Amino acid sequence: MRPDQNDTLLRVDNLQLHFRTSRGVVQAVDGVSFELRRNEAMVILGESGCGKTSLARALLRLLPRNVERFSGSITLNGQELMGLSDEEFRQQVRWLKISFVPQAAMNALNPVLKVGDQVAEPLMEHLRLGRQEALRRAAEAFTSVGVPADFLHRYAFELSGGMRQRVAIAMALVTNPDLIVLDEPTSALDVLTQANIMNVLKRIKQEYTTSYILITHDIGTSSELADRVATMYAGQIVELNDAAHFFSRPYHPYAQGLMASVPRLRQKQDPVFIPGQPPSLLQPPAGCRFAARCPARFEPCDQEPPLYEPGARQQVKCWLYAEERQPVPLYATPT
Ligand SMILES: Nc1ncnc2c1ncn2[C@@H]1O[C@H](COP(=O)(O)OP(=O)(O)OP(=O)(O)O)[C@@H](O)[C@H]1O
Repeated sequence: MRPDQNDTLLRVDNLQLHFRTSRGVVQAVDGVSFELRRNEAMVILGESGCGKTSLARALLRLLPRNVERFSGSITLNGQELMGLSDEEFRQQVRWLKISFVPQAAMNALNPVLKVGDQVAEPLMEHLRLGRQEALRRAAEAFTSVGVPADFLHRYAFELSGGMRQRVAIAMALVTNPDLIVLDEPTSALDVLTQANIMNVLKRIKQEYTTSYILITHDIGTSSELADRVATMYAGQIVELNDAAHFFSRPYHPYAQGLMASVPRLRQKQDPVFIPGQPPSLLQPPAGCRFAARCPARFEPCDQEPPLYEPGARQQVKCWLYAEERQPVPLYATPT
């Protein structure tokens, strides 16, 4: 039976992840809140360095040693995860309930272990399955991501990049987790293989009740999978929207700039590029963090904007929407 679509799986509230460095504290994730329903795919978009990977690592609690602050609330199926000790989190949550396909996962496979054994490992370690049963389940996971089952007995170097990436996805899928977080799953692959991997993810989404968080720079490919889109800028989510609205008429000036920067086949005008750079996360500006680059900047932007809710399940962190309920178009619509 398909799950209730209104069923909230994950709720993140005021999540902060700050790092200590010799130059000061980097506020990589700074007050992020969102909800994800069961079987929903949320894409996280944003420029390099805006905190996407740090957000993923915070959800998986894969934290470096130089954490200055890790706070807020993360509930999964109603259970507060922040209250768990690291050991409890490792035993009860990571891989079993939330699994991860890290950046360049295909290069992270162990070169001296057969890929089948690597995919079977989380089952033996976390579910205490015997090797034969774990390998049987690994073979099933291989089939669902389009890797022939006899590849179980191969080593990573014997597989193409696309096949290795599928193996990394099989590893995340094999424990049948509630949520899979994928960080740039197609970034190092050629376009055809990228499309194949996206098709695998779409098919898995139809067949399983898994939810996804997909981190990407690739707006085009992500549009095929996304139900929701979160746009991150300088450590914060500046827009949360459902995919259909986001890809046709985004709200936030930064989100509009990102969309206008995507080259289109029959577009007459040049794609837009957003001048300037994101601010340093060592001392982000006090007001709107996008203000210095924003074509719609006006007086209130010196103050931090609140999150406005122009529609159901829509949030935008921009003063333009203090009264406005419709997206205020700032760039020419591509024709
Ligand atoms: N362990 C760390 N110590 C100090 N600073 C860090 C650490 N990890 C990340 N950062 C900093 O945190 C900020 C956010 O980085 P993050 O990798 O999360 O961004 P991103 O949006 O995922 O970028 P990309 O798309 O390039 O992967 C950056 O300024 C980065 O330099």
